Amino acid sequence: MRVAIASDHGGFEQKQALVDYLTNELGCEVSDMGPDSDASVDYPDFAVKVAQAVSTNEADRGVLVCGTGIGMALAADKVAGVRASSITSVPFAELFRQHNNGNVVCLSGRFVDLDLNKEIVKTFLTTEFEGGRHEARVAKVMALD
Ligand SMILES: O=C(CO)[C@H](O)[C@H](O)[C@H](O)COP(=O)(O)O
Repeated sequence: MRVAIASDHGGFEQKQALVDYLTNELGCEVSDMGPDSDASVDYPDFAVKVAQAVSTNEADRGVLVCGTGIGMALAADKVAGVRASSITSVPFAELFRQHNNGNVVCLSGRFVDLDLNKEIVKTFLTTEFEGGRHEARVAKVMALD
């Protein structure tokens, strides 16, 4: 699976660890879209890179990490074709895929520990969309783009 990932300074340390996890433990083809240091940056500048990679099908899924995950989700979800959400638990990661066909997961680097974020990412990448009754609902969401 092709995964695009980025962060701001609040998520930089976990982003670095998640690049390694995605590459070496989950076997993903990872595009690290920055930043390259923990210097202060503005999260929309990095959210849009990952969102556009997913929107243009350069990546199958996106992972974003900021302090809370909230700002990244707000920004990424503005890009057409993107279904982004802040996710802080494994059950929500599962439902985000099963019901919402989410394609960009936004993580908290300050309030959720790395081990839980790894489990969230793994669940996000391995859970299928259920379709069925959720198809029309997701289509109605996408019609709002
Ligand atoms: O976007 C966010 C909140 O929705 C992120 O948590 C940011 O990382 C945070 O706002 C950055 O805050 P800082 O005080 O500039 O480090």
